[in-house]
Amino acid sequence: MEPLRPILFHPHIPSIEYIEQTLLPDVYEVRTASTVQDLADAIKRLGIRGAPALGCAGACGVALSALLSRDDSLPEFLSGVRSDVNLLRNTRPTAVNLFYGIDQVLSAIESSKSIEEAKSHAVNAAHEVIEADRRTCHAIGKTGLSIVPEGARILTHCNAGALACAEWGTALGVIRSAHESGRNISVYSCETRPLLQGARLTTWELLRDGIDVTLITDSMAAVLMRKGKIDLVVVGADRIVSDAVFNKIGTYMHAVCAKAHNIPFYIAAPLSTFDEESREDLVIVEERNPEEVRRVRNCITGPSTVPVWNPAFDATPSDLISGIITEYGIFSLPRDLETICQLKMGNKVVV
Ligand SMILES: CSC[C@H]1O[C@H](OP(=O)(O)O)[C@H](O)[C@@H]1O
Repeated sequence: MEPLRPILFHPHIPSIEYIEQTLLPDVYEVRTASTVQDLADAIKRLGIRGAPALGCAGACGVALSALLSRDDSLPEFLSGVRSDVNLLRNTRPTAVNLFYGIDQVLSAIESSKSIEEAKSHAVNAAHEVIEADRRTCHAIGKTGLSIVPEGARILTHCNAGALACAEWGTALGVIRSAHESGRNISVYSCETRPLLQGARLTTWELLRDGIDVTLITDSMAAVLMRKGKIDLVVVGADRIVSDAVFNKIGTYMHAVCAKAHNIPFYIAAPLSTFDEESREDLVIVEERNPEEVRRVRNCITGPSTVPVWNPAFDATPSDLISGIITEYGIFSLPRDLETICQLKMGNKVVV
């Protein structure tokens, strides 16, 4: 089976090709972003989504802006790219990878001596962000094997799969690696109201890979835990700060239930999702359009005039988390904060 890659960068056109995720599972459509505005629109509607995939999109967006620039002086070129890229910065505030991807490419072009050199550095840096995420997701999958017992019944929430990354996935990367190693695992995918990433995307990905998956509503998770039907919870992350992990709304609920039933609760995420200098109370949690709760596609699920609260993420405090599975090893917060800082600075650390 071809690896699932939700975002591809074509510098020679230039354009960014992506799977339009709002249409899955029933419609598989590949679309093209030819401008930074096209890309920003796709991110806002979750056509492109998932923290690492947002990092890839941000990186490609900076490179696209550079390639499309018609400025003929280097200072104007650089300032034009920076202002263009603010369109991307203002799309979704919580997933730190978006800003990581943007900054990786911006820093690659800052020291360029010419516009041509800047364009070449931008393309190379964008490709490296994507390639690095591919390597990282497979490494996370491998690291995660140590916490997946034979025959594990794994609960996951939202979609932290290939569709949320350059390929393979983080939480689903652990699940894929366990499946490939013959661990005979099965998965319960929570639908993840209101946008149903679990129902629409995770089930689609796992069925495509022949992995045993059962779809449940978010409210069914607790009783499955109480019945002893769940051995492990593994989910993704959008931003990991010193005292908490931000992930799709509903994650905290599962973490509390897992604790109450003594079920291990793991986060799977790359080091690029850590924002270790920050803390829970400093993070902006994206609040989305109320219509997303009042209707699902053309099905009305609430009165058009009912007030709605629609935060896209919640925070799970570190004490509810058994471990954070990364490409370098499994960490716990706040104990391993210094190790994570050293690794992010590129220092060699014995993990
Ligand atoms: C591999 S991280 C995926 C992460 O991103 C999702 O959010 P969204 O669908 O709003 O982009 C969700 O929080 C997943 O855990």
